Amino acid sequence: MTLVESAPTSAVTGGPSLPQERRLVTAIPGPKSIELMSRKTEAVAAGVGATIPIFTAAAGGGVVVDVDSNSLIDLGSGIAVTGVGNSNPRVVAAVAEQLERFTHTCFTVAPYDSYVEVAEALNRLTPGDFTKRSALFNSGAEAVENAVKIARHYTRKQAVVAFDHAYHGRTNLTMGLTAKNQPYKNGFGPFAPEIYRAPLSYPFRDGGLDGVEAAERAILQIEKQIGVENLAALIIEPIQGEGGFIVPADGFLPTLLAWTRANGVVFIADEVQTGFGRTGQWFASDAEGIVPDIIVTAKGIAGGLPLSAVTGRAEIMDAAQVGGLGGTYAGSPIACAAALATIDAYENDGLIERAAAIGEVLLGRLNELAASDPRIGDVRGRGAMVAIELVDPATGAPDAAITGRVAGAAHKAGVIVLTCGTYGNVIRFLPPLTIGDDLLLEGLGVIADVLAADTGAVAA
Ligand SMILES: Cc1ncc(COP(=O)(O)O)c(CNCCCC(=O)O)c1O
Repeated sequence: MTLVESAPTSAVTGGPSLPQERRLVTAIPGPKSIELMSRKTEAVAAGVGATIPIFTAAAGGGVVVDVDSNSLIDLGSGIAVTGVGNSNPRVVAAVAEQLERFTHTCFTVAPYDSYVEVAEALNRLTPGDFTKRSALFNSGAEAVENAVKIARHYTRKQAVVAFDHAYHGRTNLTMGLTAKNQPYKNGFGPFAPEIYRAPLSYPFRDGGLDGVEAAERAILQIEKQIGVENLAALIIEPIQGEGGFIVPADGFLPTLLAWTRANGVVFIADEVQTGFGRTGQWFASDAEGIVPDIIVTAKGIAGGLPLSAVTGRAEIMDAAQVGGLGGTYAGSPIACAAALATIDAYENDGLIERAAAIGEVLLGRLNELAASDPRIGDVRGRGAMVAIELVDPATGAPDAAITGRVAGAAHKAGVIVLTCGTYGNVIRFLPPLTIGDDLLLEGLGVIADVLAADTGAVAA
């Protein structure tokens, strides 16, 4: 792509008013990003990485503008967070108003209505027509930790089973629940006890098992290696995120759920990445026809502000003693204001329907590519959560090398795209639900061009 004349020099503000274009004024990264990156190296712990070496000046709609005035197509949404768009006007207005009133009291010290309103909304919107309760936290991992605390307290049992390829966070317990060693777990042990792993339904790689067969395989292993009498909870992502956007075969989740119901095991759906419209429904559980006992949400919940939630059956959620749940910033008033505005946007701006429409565009275009490129072994996902798994055409083996090259070349061409997968060979597409079709298709066109240009030779 040729460089264009520099962008407007006025202060760049975010939101949908940003020019919705891919615009390269400098190479990626530009000089200001390079300078900031050297400062980052000197000031920030090395373990805090950066997928794309640019520094952000503004974002909105379907673009991120960097400090060198490059405008990049955003197919990452800050890892499935800014579904309603960066600096969504509803969110900006609600947060500004809250900031003027008060910034923090600690809900477990001096409560405030917005926390209750968020809980009421979550209880209404999540699957299940039974009485529910919610508790709010800051991060997805913190919510997962508390979902497990609650399930253990309710069942008086300790064991928890997670699945192959799972990702649940970076805290000690959630690292234990997470499957992939590098970069998430290596060197950070020992991990919490009483965490076990079961095989997942991975249709592209598990040899044609249908959903029921895959579930029965997992259940047998759980019964023989853990024992139902010890098992407090089963936690699973309805569509795995960091593990590679793995959509289980039909029947897998309902079979697991039925088994948990019959055996006094709490079924926890981790919808941190799949929740809040991302898959074209409010929650991925909806499409799977399952009603979890507990659902964990975060990411898309508050338009980019840090908020997470545990929502579940009242009898389970109320099991913990008073004072057993909380945290200084848990359900902060700023994040709750953002969440109420975000939920308003989902409900009134057609964004969930938009996610489903984006899914049609993504699946259509990526399946077109796959039809003529055997390096694309699988195209999968739902709504604005779709991925391609890249393989060696001769053997079907995961190909992490081409995955890295394609993502890197896309970044340099002005498209923010993320990879994932246990084998590092999945390119995922997580656009903001506010992206236009033209920009989305332009971003996919860049991926197509980069794939076509990749001859396997590693650039010198
Ligand atoms: C299903 C699922 N559960 C839990 C989490 C954890 O959510 P936190 O808000 O990052 O703690 C995630 C976060 N996924 C992206 C993390 C990326 C990174 O840390 O580099 C998730 O996807």
